[in-house]
Amino acid sequence: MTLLSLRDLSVTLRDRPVFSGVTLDIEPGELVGLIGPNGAGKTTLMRAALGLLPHEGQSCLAELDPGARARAVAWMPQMREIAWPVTVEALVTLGRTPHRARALSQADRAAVTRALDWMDLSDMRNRTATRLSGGEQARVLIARALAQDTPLLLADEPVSGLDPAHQIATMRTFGQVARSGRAVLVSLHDLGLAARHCSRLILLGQGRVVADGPPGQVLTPELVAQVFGITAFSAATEHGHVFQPLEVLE
Ligand SMILES: Nc1ncnc2c1ncn2[C@@H]1O[C@H](COP(=O)(O)OP(=O)(O)OP(=O)(O)O)[C@@H](O)[C@H]1O
Repeated sequence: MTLLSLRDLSVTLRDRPVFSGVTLDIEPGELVGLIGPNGAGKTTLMRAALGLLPHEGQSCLAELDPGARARAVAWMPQMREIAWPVTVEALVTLGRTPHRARALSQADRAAVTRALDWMDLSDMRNRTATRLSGGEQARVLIARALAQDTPLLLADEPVSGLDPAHQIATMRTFGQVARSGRAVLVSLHDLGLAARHCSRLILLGQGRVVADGPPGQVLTPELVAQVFGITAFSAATEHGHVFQPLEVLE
């Protein structure tokens, strides 16, 4: 069952086309990295796919009513403001809102506990979320999205601001979520993490999808030079695909 289907999706903001003609499907089992330079349209593409922005073309998610959409997809936006001084556990429990009746069920509690464990937050469950560091708050918001326990997770730069251990652990968690028969679409600036952990990369640039495929086919020297204006070391290794940006092209 296809979890995200976009057909000829285009977005124009203030008379300026951001991207056009995006057609793609995301299937269970995929951890997909959405990459591209600043302003390429990654956030706009995810928001349009969710039906949060006016667009042309079709997104299967945008067509759902809000309740069905909240059970089909979890969304972690780039803005990470936590407004209320609630506990970490209370905030993560909000992820269960689309599923729960008045009282928390055992399944709700299990999903919250699993999400807290996944994001290494079990020891912080009683801390006040607004008093955590920026990276810790990001992990709480990822945990809230994971607790929603949806077939598809969309996350906009979820690992920026996390320390290396938590970046790797979060990407591994996303991989685990995907392998459990769900799918994750995550925008990333760290091409090393994208290359190493994603099963597929979608490269946005110049108002369109420039490439879509396994990391080794997308992060080629030609495409990396054309879209990012850099050179890089790129190799398939026993640790997966290793990618390290090297120089800015003149
Ligand atoms: N509300 C808006 N009105 C007009 N233009 C907008 C609006 N929101 C975004 N844009 C423009 O759309 C383009 C794509 O922005 P978007 O935030 O989707 O890029 P991005 O790839 O996510 O960038 P970044 O990597 O910097 O987060 C940018 O040129 C941006 O200025």
